[in-house]
Amino acid sequence: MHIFTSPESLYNHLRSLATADLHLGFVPTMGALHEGHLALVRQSVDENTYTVCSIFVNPIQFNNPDDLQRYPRTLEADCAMLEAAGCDCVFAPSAEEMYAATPVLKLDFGDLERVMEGAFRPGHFNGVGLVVGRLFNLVQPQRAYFGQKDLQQVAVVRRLIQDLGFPIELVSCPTIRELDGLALSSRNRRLSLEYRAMAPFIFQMLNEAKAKLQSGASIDDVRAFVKEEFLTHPEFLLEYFEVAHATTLQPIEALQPDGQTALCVAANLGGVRLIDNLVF
Ligand SMILES: Nc1ncnc2c1ncn2[C@@H]1O[C@H](COP(=O)(O)OP(=O)(O)OP(=O)(O)O)[C@@H](O)[C@H]1O
Ligand SMILES: CC(C)(CO)[C@@H](O)C(=O)[O-]
Ligand code: BAL
Repeated sequence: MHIFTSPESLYNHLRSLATADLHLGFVPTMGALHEGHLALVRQSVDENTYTVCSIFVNPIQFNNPDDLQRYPRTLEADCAMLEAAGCDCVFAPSAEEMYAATPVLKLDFGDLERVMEGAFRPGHFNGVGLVVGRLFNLVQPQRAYFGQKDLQQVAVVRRLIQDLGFPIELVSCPTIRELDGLALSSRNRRLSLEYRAMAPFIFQMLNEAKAKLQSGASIDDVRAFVKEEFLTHPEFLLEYFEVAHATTLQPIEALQPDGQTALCVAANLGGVRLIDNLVF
């Protein structure tokens, strides 16, 4: 497995591989890898002839400096896991290597970023869009793999690909969960044992909300129900619970056909921000 830190060396290496039957799959991550990331890598390895994974804790997508500083960094273990999963190449630049100068370009994803993650993390999707665009230019993959756990990010990247005309197929992969339902996330490792035991409540709430909607409860009643339930669990600070369209991410007032209803939640538990969603 090749490991690069400089954008130029990655670019030169990948271009030197170019042949008609090279199919490049790309998995962008911020490291501290877990089985959720590895599922994306394995899918890319299955579907492509060469897989690149990037590991970069992108400072410009963090609105909260404390969150950035405490973001887990485990590069050595990450590389061992990637090698075992069949990844061919890792790109792990420093912030200086990625950004010789702080970008002044601003990306605005319109309505897509006025809700949920975009509303609660101002500037977040500008930072995601800029780094993903830059990584796409360096790697030039045929396919890029993203997790459905970050549903709004999938929609933002879909729009980035469309608006900038990247010839890249976006592959959205299902959320991998612990046995108790908690969505795998790098931030989970910051939960104390006590908070870790409470965390599956988030997925339970999503399932209860889905069951109520499917048995005919109104969306307003379900929104109110979930908010009340979180108030009775004061360890959680609920940021948002939304019933939204799974592609536009805009709030909806009726269940959508074709599996396009999304329940999305973000909550803070013991100082750790967790997000999750269910699409049906
Ligand atoms: N449980 C999961 N199942 C499937 N994909 C996942 C899962 N967790 C993360 N991913 C995907 O992996 C890619 C990299 O995500 P990232 O490195 O931010 O990991 P993360 O675990 O989501 O970390 P955090 O949420 O703490 O930032 C993203 O496309 C993300 O959606
Ligand atoms: C896509 C991404 C790697 C961009 O920094 C990040 O937002 C993530 O890990 O989901
Ligand atoms: N998983 C999305 C990246 C972030 O939380 O900044």
